[in-house]
Amino acid sequence: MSAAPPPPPPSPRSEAMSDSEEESPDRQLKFVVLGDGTSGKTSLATSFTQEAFGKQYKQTVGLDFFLKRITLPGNLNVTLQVWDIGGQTIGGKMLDKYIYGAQGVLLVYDITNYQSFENLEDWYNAVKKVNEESEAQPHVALVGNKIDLEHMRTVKADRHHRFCQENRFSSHFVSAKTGDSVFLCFQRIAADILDIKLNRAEIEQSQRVVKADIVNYSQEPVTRTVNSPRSSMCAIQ
Ligand SMILES: Nc1nc2c(ncn2[C@@H]2O[C@H](COP(=O)(O)OP(=O)(O)OP(=O)(O)O)[C@@H](O)[C@H]2O)c(=O)[nH]1
Repeated sequence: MSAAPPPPPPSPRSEAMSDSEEESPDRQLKFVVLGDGTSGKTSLATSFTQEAFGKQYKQTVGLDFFLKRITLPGNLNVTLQVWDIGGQTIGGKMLDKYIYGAQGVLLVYDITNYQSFENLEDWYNAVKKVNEESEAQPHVALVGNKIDLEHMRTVKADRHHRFCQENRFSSHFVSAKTGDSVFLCFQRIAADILDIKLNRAEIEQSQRVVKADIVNYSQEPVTRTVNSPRSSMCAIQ
């Protein structure tokens, strides 16, 4: 005679939460990342979604997609669809279609490349054109990237802030390379779209510790080369 089968284990879901606590379905938001080639759009998207950075430049042809689920205050799960648009698509036929329906627009420039900042006017015009007739306007964020290269900055912070004020953009400075303020940038935009206030503690928590490369300088003593005097007349006795 065979033994009675054991009762099935309780499902982890019913154990973890009661009916009243059931998670609501994720909110979905579409973000488009726009800006000149090499401003760091792909790096920003991968830094946010994969916490990775590649030094090697690989041009985005057309577009790339990334997904990341974040949790906002109040246990609100939000899936961000990040559309990384290639810098070469400006003026192309497909750009309008990529921008269409985005709730968040990141206008990205490289703080060491003034042209990439100036050209954002054209990118923003494309956004305005697509949304000309729609009632709901996207949240537009101005993102100065590569702040790890502060010493090479050519776009003054004043210019950045003025552009924000003139157009009611939110303002962000990030480094896709170190990860500095990257998560915070996406989190702030999502919270704003969903009308959620982030408090100071939540903002501080999102500011990731910046990773710096440790340079391993050679420990060998520096050997000084002393030039022999050209003329014995100049020799110090
Ligand atoms: N130092 C530094 N370099 C960065 C940063 N972000 C990106 N880069 C470098 O800048 C170059 C271009 O980065 P991408 O992310 O490919 O630029 P993109 O805007 O996606 O370029 P397109 O695909 O042509 O539109 C790469 O060599 C990156 O490693 C950053 O925050 N700091």
